[in-house]
Amino acid sequence: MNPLLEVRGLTVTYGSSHGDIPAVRGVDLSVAGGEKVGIAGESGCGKSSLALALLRLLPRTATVDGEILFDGEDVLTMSFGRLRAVRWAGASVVFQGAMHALNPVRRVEEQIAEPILVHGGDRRSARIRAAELLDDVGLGAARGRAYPHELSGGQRQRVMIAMALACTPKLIVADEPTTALDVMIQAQILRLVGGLVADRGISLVMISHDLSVLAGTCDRLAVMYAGRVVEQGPAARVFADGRHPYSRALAAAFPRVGDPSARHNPQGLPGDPPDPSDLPPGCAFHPRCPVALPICPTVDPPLRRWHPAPGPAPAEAGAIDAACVHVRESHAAVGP
Ligand SMILES: Nc1ncnc2c1ncn2[C@@H]1O[C@H](COP(=O)(O)OP(=O)(O)OP(=O)(O)O)[C@@H](O)[C@H]1O
Repeated sequence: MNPLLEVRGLTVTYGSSHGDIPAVRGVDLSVAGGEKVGIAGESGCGKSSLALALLRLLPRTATVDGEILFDGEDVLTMSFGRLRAVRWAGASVVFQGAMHALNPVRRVEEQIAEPILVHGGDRRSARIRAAELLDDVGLGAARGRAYPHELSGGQRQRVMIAMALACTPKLIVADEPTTALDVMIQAQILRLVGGLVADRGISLVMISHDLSVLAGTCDRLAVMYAGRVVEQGPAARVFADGRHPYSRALAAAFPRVGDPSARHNPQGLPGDPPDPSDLPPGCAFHPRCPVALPICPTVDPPLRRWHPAPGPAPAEAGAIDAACVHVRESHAAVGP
C-alpha cells in the first residue's frame, strides 16, 4: 500500500543577506494512513521548516527541493487551486502559539466553521459541525460564543485542534501543539489529539523538542539534528533504546510528561545545535557527542537499517534507521 505522505530528498534553504541557511538537508519520511509520526529535535534543527514545507506554507525566502507526495500528488508542483483544495480538506496544520493563529475579533465557533464554508459547506451545517467539534475537543458548544482572549491557552489550543478537524482531513500536522502550556495541560492536549486522530483514522505528524511527549502519542519517531533525520523507527524503541547518541541524549533530557510518576532524572545536553549556515564538518553532532571518535569530524554517516537481534529476516515493524555506527556492538546492522 502506498503511504499517504511520502517525503523524498527534501531540502529547505533560506536565502539571507549573510548567505544561504540550509534548514532541512535531504529528509526522507513516509507516513501511512492512520499512522502517527513524531518529529523530535532541539530548537533550530529544522522541524518547523519541514512541517511548513509539507503544505507549502514557507516564506518566499525559502527554496524547496525534493518531492512531497501527498496521496500520490506532489505538493511542491501542484497548482495553487489544487493546493487550496488540499489544505484543510486533505491536510491541516495546528501551529504553535494558538493566540497568534486565531483571529482576535471573531468568535471561536465562526473560526471553526470557516474552513467548512471555504470548502463548500452551507452555513447551517457548518454551525452544527462547529458545535459538535467543540464538544469533541472537550470545550462544549457553549464556549463557541467566546472570543480567543476569553479562553485559556489550553482552551485556545483545543479550538485550533477543532479547526484542524473541521473538514475531516486525511492528515494533521501539529507543530509544537503544547508549547507554552503547563505540563499537565500538555499531557491532556496530546492525549486528546492522539485520541481524536485515532478515532477518525487520521494520520498525524507531530513535532516537538520533547521526545518523551512524542513517544507517548506516536507510533513512529524521526529524530532531527542540524536539518537531517539522524534516526527513525518505532516510537517505543527510539525512545527507550535509540541507536543514535543524539536520540539517547534527547530521551534523557526531559521529564516524562505523560507519566509524572516515572522515576527519571533528566540529564541536560550541554551545548546547542550548530548554526545551519556554519555546520561542523563530518557528523554535525560530533562536537557535542559523548561517544565521538577521531573519524567523526570527517564522515557524515548515512542512515543504516538496524533490527533488534542478529538472525533471520528482521521484523520490519521493529527496524530502526539510524546514522551513527558507534553503538553497533549491541545490535546487528542489516544492509547499507
Ligand atoms: N524565515 C526564515 N528565514 C531565515 N532562517 C530561518 C527562517 N525560519 C527558520 N530559519 C532558520 O532555519 C533553521 C531551522 O529552523 P526551524 O524553525 O525549522 O527549526 P525548529 O527545529 O522547528 O526550531 P523551533 O522549535 O525553534 O521552531 C534555524 O537556524 C532558523 O534560524
